[in-house]
Amino acid sequence: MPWQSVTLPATADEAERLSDALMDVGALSVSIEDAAAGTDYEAPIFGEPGMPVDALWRDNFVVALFEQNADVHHILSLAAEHAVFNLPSYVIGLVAEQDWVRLTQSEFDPIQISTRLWIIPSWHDAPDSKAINLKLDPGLAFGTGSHPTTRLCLQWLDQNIQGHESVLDYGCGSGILAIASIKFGASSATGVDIDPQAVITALDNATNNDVTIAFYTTENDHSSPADIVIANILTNPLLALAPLLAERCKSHGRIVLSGILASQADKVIAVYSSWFDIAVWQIDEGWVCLAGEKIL
Ligand SMILES: C[S@@+](CC[C@H](N)C(=O)[O-])C[C@H]1O[C@@H](n2cnc3c(N)ncnc32)[C@H](O)[C@@H]1O
Repeated sequence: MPWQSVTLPATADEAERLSDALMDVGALSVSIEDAAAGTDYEAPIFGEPGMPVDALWRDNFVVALFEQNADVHHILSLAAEHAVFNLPSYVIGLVAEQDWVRLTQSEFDPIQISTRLWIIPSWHDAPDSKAINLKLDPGLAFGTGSHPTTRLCLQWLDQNIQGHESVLDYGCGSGILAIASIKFGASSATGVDIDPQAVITALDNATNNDVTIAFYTTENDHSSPADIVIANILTNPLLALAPLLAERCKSHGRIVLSGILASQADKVIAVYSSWFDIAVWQIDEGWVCLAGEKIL
C-alpha cells in the first residue's frame, strides 16, 4: 500500500518538537534529515520562487509517513495546535511501499563504525570477513548505524564492554545496540520499544545474527535491572523516562543516553544527576552522547 510522505523544514532545535508532535498525531514514522549531510535525499524547495529561505530553516527536514488515506492537512493543523507552533510550508508526496524499500536499501551500504565493527545490510556481503559483522535489516524500525546518535552508542559499547555485563537497550528500534552488545562480549542483552513493529524487526535481526535476546514492547516489559542501560531516544522521552531507566540500572551500573541535541544536554544532565554521576561523553554532528555511573 502506498504511503503519504510529508516533508517540513525545521531548525535543529525545532526538529525534535515537530517530530514528537507528528508522532503524537499518528505519523507511522518520523525521521529528521540533516539538510547539510549531502546524502542522496533530495530536499524539496520551500518558499515562494525567488524568495530567499531563512538559512536557519534549512538545517533539517522532518519527514513523516502517514497512511495513504489520512487527511494530512487536517492532521498537521492538529499537530501545530497541540504542540503550539506555526506550521511551516510543507511538501506532500506519495511513496509506494516498493519504492520506499528500494530507496532505503539504496541508501544503506555497509558502514564501518570502528576498527572492528561493521554494520552489514542483509542484502550485502561483508567487506571484511574477519571484522565483527552485524547483519542488519532495518525493516520499518530506526537503527541502521548511519545516524550519529546510533554511531555514538555503538562506539561507547565498543570501548566500554569488558565482557559478562548485562545490557538493557531501551528504545531498541532495529535492535542494533542490543545485538552489538552481545557481539562485544556482554553476557546478556534485552531490548524494549514502544513500537511493536520495532520489536518484530529486532527479533528477526537477532535471529539473523545468531544471538539470543529478549525484546519486549513497553506494554509487556519484563526487563530486569542491568549493568548497562543504553537509550537512544529523543530528549523529551528521555526526560520522562528518567525514573524508569534509573530503576532499571543496577547499583553502580552505567547509563548511556543518546539522541540529545547539544543545546539540550544540560537539561538532561540535570534530571539524571539525581541518580547518576553523568556527563557528556562525545559529540557527533551536534548530537550529544551522555554517559554516567549510578551513584546509589
Ligand atoms: C532513535 S530510535 C533508536 C533505535 C536504536 N536503538 C538505535 O540506536 O539506532 C528510538 C527508538 O525509541 C523508541 N521509543 C520512542 N519513545 C519510546 C518510549 N517512550 N519508550 C520506549 N521506546 C521508545 C522508538 O520507537 C524508536 O524505535
